Amino acid sequence: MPSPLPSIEIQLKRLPHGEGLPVPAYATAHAAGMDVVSAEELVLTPGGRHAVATGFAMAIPEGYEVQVRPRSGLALKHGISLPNTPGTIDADYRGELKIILINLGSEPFAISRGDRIAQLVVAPVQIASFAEVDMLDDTVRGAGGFGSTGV
Ligand SMILES: O=c1ccn([C@H]2C[C@H](O)[C@@H](COP(=O)(O)OP(=O)(O)OP(=O)(O)O)O2)c(=O)[nH]1
Ligand SMILES: [Mg+2]
Repeated sequence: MPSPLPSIEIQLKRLPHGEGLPVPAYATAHAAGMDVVSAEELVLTPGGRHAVATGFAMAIPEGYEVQVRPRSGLALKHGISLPNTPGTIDADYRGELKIILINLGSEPFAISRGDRIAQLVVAPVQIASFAEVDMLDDTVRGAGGFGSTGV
């Protein structure tokens, strides 16, 4: 059944080395993230990181971004995360989507072509500009931060 939620279409270009790989897709009916797979086979040594090829490029509609987030199962079981989480894919980026993985675990982690390595969350972008001023309005918090309200 098609989702009743509003949806946007994102143009996706399969690169030569993406031949045969699945298009990023939601694993369940109400998943927020689309799982994306690796186009490469590699081993991430403990502490190692790598920009993993996905075999796809995309044209995100203006006004949207794609966030790249870790998969919790890989994080919990193997310490595999993204050092830049959430990675930001800009609407004007036309290069290959790469997933920067880091192995925070203590064992080498092997990735096969076709393994689901991260998830993509599509989000609207709010554009803003800065207006420079001499004084800011008062608030109860003021300049308190970094634990100022206690543990
Ligand atoms: O996990 C990521 C993060 C970024 N990118 C691509 C798409 C994004 O639009 C571009 C730039 O990303 P970002 O702005 O985070 O990196 P930067 O270091 O600021 O590079 P740039 O100077 O190219 O903006 O790199 C990826 O493929 N994967
Ligand atoms: Mg940038």
